[in-house]
Amino acid sequence: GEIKQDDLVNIYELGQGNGGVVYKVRHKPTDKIMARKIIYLEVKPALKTQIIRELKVLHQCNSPYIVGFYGAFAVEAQISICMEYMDGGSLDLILKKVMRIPEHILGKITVAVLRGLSYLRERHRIMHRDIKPSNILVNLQGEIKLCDFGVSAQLIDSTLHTFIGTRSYMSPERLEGAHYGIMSDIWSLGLSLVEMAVGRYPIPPPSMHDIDNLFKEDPLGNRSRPEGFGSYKGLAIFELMEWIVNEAPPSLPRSHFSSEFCDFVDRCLKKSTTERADLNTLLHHSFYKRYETESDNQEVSSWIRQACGSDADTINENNNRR
Ligand SMILES: Nc1ncnc2c1ncn2[C@@H]1O[C@H](COP(=O)(O)OP(=O)(O)OP(=O)(O)O)[C@@H](O)[C@H]1O
Ligand SMILES: NCCNc1nnc(-c2ccc(F)c(F)c2Nc2ccc(I)cc2F)o1
Ligand SMILES: [Mg+2]
Repeated sequence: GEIKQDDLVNIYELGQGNGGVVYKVRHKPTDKIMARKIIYLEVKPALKTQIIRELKVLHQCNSPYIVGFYGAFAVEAQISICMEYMDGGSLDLILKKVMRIPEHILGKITVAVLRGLSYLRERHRIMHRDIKPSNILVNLQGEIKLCDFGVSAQLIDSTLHTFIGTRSYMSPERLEGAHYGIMSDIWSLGLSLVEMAVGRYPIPPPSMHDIDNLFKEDPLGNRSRPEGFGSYKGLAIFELMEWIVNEAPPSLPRSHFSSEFCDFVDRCLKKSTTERADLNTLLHHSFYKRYETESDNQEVSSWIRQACGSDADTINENNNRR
């Protein structure tokens, strides 16, 4: 049945984005744990009804690579989207904890994102529009799923002016205001992979010196951050957009990554959409092929658990104990 606000009990806040906040909640009638995203929206009632109707399409979005959907409702100026709770969190949070994500895990992430994008395009004729580490979620079973994709045209339209949107994952053509489509998601995937591989937002591209610093394990082998890591002064958002449009795209250093991985991100980060690889080309790329065979999630599961630290085990024990 429909999810109603009064049936939800807040457990704690999972995080804030721009324009939204997400809570871990319990749905009393079913005792199910869910993630509840609240988006604040001052729109006419007719538009709210349209948004809720369009969000119901999420009931048909069923794929191992797409976060599950339980229901959506509107109360006053809030749109609530109740979805599957992913107990490993999003990749931006994981990245903060582990500094860098190893290539073999990024291979599994690539398989999941490409399969999720293919599913959305083949079965629902939509692109994602907001591929970035915070919209790729994982759980302790080792599953990797996409969320926050533009399933409702009216919700996209109603939030265009409010959500500044993290324009920093947007493709050059989208930043220039040109027409854009699935190829823009491919750029965002490429940029996200470089960020997760190197351990920092890759524009302006890290120099070889920066790379050596980022990869220098200190003699004790513990993962303390190199000096100056946290204090990296990013460019202002406009300078960033200018850089993306005018300068050469970032790439991976061949000194630390396989040639297949380097080539894969180079094909995603072509500034011209005619040169950029499309979804089908990437589904035949050797980097994707290397990881698409492994079916079990065990490798990712154990990596996520160690990344979340021992608390992951306690989380799971607690869940099992409940
Ligand atoms: N289904 C979910 N399960 C677990 N955690 C989630 C879920 N959805 C979102 N989160 C967490 O909530 C945080 C906030 O999500 P939200 O989508 O509002 O912002 P964002 O993606 O980080 O940034 P932006 O608002 O710019 O898109 C995310 O960083 C993520 O860690
Ligand atoms: N801090 C908020 C910033 N960004 C954002 N978060 N969710 C969306 C979103 C946009 C359009 C749309 F149609 C959705 F269904 C959206 N949400 C959505 C889509 C699929 C699932 I599964 C879950 C969702 F919340 O935009
Ligand atoms: Mg998000």
